[in-house]
Amino acid sequence: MIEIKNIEKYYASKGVKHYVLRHVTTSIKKGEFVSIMGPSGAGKSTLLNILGMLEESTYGQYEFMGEDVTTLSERKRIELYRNHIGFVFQAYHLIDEMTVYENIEAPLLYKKIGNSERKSRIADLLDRFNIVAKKDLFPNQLSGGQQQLVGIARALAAQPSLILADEPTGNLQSVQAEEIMELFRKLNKEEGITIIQVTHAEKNAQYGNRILHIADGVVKDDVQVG
Ligand SMILES: Nc1ncnc2c1ncn2[C@@H]1O[C@H](COP(=O)(O)OP(=O)(O)OP(=O)(O)O)[C@@H](O)[C@H]1O
Repeated sequence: MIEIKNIEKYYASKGVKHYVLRHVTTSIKKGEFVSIMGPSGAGKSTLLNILGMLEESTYGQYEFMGEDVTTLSERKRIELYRNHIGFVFQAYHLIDEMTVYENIEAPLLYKKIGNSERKSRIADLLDRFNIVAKKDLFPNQLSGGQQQLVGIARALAAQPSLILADEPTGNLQSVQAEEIMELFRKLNKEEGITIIQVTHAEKNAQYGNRILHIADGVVKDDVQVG
């Protein structure tokens, strides 16, 4: 699904290059559940954002589902993202002025999914995540765990084959965090959705099948777990 070769990313300031990622080469197969771990500032979020096409690398090759991402037009890249990727953020990134229902609906409107199909997908997600009663509430009327469920429901609405999650449980209590990780395990095992998460918690990484350790922008270790 993902092939990256020699990915490099730096920021130049006053003529000096500050490297965030160096020579990152790896491949991720469909159906994997990968955790990216490493110290603060190691380049984890940068790597995830590059994989999610939210950022570009300075050098290197990136092939996503057979498409060469680095040479794609902006329009094609957005299309590829919308068709295949769901992003889940630590701080949820829900739209405050929209209800739960409208937040989940937003990516379906971008994708121009018809009215009845939209209604049925949203009803299904609300039901599955046990948040039917919350559908007309606004994000600030929900607990953190409930907001993250909405964030995941929104990411799943477009039926992605890949979920990218940046510290998805970073703002949650441990019970809520476990619920979210169980949900990820289920999506991966039962629906075959590929998952790549950034996490600081070893416990969260154990839900997946592989851990990529990054330090100073370099992949130090790539281990299978479970
Ligand atoms: N726009 C930017 N300009 C300059 N430096 C940046 C920019 N964005 C990120 N960096 C630097 O890139 C490095 C890696 O950042 P990144 O967010 O990928 O780390 P991380 O491993 O996810 O850290 P954390 O666990 O703290 O979230 C950091 O040193 C950061 O300061």
